[in-house]
Amino acid sequence: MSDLHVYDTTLRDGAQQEGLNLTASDKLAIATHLDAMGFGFIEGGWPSANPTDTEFFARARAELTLHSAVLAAFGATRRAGGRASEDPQVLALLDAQTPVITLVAKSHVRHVTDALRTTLEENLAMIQDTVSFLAAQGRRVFLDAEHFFDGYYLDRDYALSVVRTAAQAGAEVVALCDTNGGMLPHQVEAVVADVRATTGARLGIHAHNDTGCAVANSVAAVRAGATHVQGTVNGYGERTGNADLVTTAADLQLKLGYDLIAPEALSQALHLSHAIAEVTNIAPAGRQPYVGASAFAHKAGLHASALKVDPDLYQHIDPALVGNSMRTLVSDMAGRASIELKGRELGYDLSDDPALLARVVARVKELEQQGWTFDAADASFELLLRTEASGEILRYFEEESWRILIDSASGEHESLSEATVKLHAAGRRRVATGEGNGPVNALDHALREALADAYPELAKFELTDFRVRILDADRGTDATTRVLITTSDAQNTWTTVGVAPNIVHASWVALVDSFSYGLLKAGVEPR
Ligand SMILES: CC(=O)SCCNC(=O)CCNC(=O)[C@H](O)C(C)(C)COP(=O)(O)OP(=O)(O)OC[C@H]1O[C@@H](n2cnc3c(N)ncnc32)[C@H](O)[C@@H]1OP(=O)(O)O
Ligand SMILES: CC(=O)C(=O)O
Repeated sequence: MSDLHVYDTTLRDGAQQEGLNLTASDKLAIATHLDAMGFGFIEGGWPSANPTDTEFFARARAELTLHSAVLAAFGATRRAGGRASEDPQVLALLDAQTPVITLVAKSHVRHVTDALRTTLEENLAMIQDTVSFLAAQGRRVFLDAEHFFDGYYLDRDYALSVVRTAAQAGAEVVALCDTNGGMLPHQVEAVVADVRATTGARLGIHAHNDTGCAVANSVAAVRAGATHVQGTVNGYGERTGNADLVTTAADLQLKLGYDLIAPEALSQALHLSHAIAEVTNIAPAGRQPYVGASAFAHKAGLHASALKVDPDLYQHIDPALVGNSMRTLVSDMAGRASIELKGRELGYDLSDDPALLARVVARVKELEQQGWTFDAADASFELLLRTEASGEILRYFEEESWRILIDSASGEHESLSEATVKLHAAGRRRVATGEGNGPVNALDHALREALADAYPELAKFELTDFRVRILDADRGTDATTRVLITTSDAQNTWTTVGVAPNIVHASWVALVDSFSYGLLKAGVEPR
């Protein structure tokens, strides 16, 4: 393993993200995931700043077993004019009983004089006193030099004196912080190289993403000699976030050859990102580098035709290295190769049927022109593929008719709907009604009721998402509507699409596809 530190601050700076709130139990769960990933340091929070963080450190001592990571407590240097040994906030850092304490300190002259309202000398004394006091208590001390880059450009000598003071007082690492996130990679690289050459201190980087360069700035700092990289999983953090540590670590390991994380752990990167997103309750970003659902999804036909020969031709790495996988998207940009690859993904070998491939391409393009979208609805695509391959539509029932009644007397907030469906299945005609808090809900209930004894498997299906898009909105009430329905059973989730001028009709089409696909995958034959 390399001596480059990977320092995670998801639980501290990540938690500074708008809308992200973690309980102490959430923090313990996230810490366990971070440890499994093999990150070297986990910053748990600021003891004494709030009851949750105080509870986290108390419970971490009793409940958290870390296998490779070291826990860090975060806090500030002592207050101006006092003594570190008597400062309650500094003493609370000791009480957290972590092997590492990371102190934030001012390194920008205006922050010292205007925000802290003290002298430049006293700020250095606060750093010297706090670092040496904590080091003397046997703690490893890291120092986050806040606003370092802006401070360096305003007054280089003072910024450097902060680094020297901290290092001489016993700070093992001085992390240079781009607190306002305004730097670009060439600036970070130049400043880190200068500070490294001038002070000889062990340097770290803490980058925010306000210029969209947090990861690039972190990589630039490492190239210039920083040996400690801070960040957060999924780039959570104040304003536009911090450097995404999953991306940063993957870049450093897979592109620059640092031996940071065991390959087996790196191959769990997608799992880590999603497991933590589950705890934070923030939907994973589909276009996140390396681990996003779209990171290795290919839409263009020409890409697919090359990928069919060799995936390396359109992918920067093997997705398996980070636990991701290649996907082919079917749309009006697909060609025969896209359909062949998608077929392979779905378990169909279409390689020896060029006529079928051409037919499916033509059908997809025709339907997409009418408003269908298959890249978001794999299940409907698979049904289409089967229809084109067999020449027969898979039907679990014969539709006779359906109709909807909306009860206008049911009040403003509960538009109760009633649906009646008439169909033939398992050898007999069925008529069923269902009620729901909207027409689609009512149709869903009526269809299930009509098919309940013919297909008891339907009881396991649950509609989990319903999305509507008006496609040519400029046509007003005459517009075409597209509906996407996502359905789950205990094992799988699938999405189907329906398009029609009428939202209820579009929903019916997507609903019927959803039931057909689910039954097909459950191995049920039409009855
Ligand atoms: C760049 C970063 O993101 S660093 C991390 C920042 N994180 C947080 O602020 C989250 C946790 N913070 C908190 O819960 C609270 O702000 C606390 C508990 C730390 C302090 O709360 P309060 O005592 O009510 O003070 P408040 O938040 O208004 O101001 C912070 C005080 O710390 C002082 N301070 C700021 N930076 C430092 C520093 N590096 N060293 C010493 N004191 C500092 C400020 O000057 C201010 O002092 P004042 O009360 O004399 O004006
Ligand atoms: C320390 C920190 O979080 C920052 O400077 O952004």
